[in-house]
Amino acid sequence: MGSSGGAAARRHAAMLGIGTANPTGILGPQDVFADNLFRVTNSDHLPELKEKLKRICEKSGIEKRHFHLTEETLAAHPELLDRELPSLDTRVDMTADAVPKLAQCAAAKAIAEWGRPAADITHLVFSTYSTCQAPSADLRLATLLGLRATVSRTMLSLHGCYGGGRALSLAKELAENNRGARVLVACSEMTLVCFGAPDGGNIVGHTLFGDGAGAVVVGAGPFLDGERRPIFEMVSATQTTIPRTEHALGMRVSGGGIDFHLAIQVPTLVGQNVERCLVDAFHGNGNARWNELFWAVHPGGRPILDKITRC
Ligand SMILES: CC(C)(COP(=O)(O)OP(=O)(O)OC[C@H]1O[C@@H](n2cnc3c(N)ncnc32)[C@H](O)[C@@H]1OP(=O)(O)O)[C@@H](O)C(=O)NCCC(=O)NCCSC(=O)CC(=O)O
Repeated sequence: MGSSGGAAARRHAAMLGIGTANPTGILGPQDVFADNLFRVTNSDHLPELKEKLKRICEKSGIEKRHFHLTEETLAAHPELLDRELPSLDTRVDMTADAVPKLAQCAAAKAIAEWGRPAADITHLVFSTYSTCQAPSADLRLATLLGLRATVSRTMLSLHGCYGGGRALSLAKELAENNRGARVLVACSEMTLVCFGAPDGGNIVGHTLFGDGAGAVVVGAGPFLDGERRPIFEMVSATQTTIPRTEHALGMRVSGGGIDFHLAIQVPTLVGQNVERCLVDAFHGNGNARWNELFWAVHPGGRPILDKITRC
């Protein structure tokens, strides 16, 4: 990506409006998160695990996170805390409505910044791993926003943290190859789909993840009356997969929701490979001065950012 710029902005797709949204729920800020989590999940009989969570929270570098879940919801649904009880139905029912509604809040801001009516959106790309049913969250979002019946919808499911990047890349291709296209990208995630009482397996996820949505309107020139000046020009989009790393990150839908697996080696793997990925992204230009480019990193945790800073 690069900042907007005259004639070039008419060739490449550009971001024309950006919006974000977060719910306000229980458990933050991070310095009291462990106390709150153990209290609301009735887990205070596990003091060693609580101390470990406190240690990890301190090291996370995170100040606060937002959650859709409330203490009242947890009290009404004990199955969300007991892995022995099936809870997938509850989680699917709750997220079916909440995930597109959170996306709607972000999308409404993006569309307002863009400056045209929602009915002018021609394509919708929605990414989430927090819902799993059809009709899916993209159709619900289209209805909530009043998008036109002919809007071309694409749903990206279970892509994990790279869903946002892939959705933007797809939007760029759609905008540049369909004259006049205006693509709404929406990403919306809720930890409700994986939330549970703390145990040895989910403790890092409990430290890092929160709930939020982001939306962007993407289009290529010529620009329409009323459209704001492009915010970011999308010069290039590529994807590189590090070979033999399938074991490092994973999600699995189970009767108790989505189980996450985050290997302890993830920050090291990112640090060892980020330069190679950048060289691929910039088509072999290994002499690029990375700090002179504008690029964004998915903040998958402080040690990941530290490794990238040092590369
Ligand atoms: C957990 C951390 C905050 C800990 O910080 P440090 O690594 O600096 O500290 P540290 O080495 O002293 O580790 C503190 C304690 O955490 C434990 N620990 C560290 N990483 C762990 C992991 N992946 N799984 C289980 N335990 C882990 C250590 O064993 C140690 O336990 P003890 O104290 O008992 O010795 C950090 O490692 C981190 O952020 N890791 C997550 C990186 C990651 O996978 N990100 C991708 C997220 S996926 C994503 O981003 C998806 C999405 O967004 O949708």
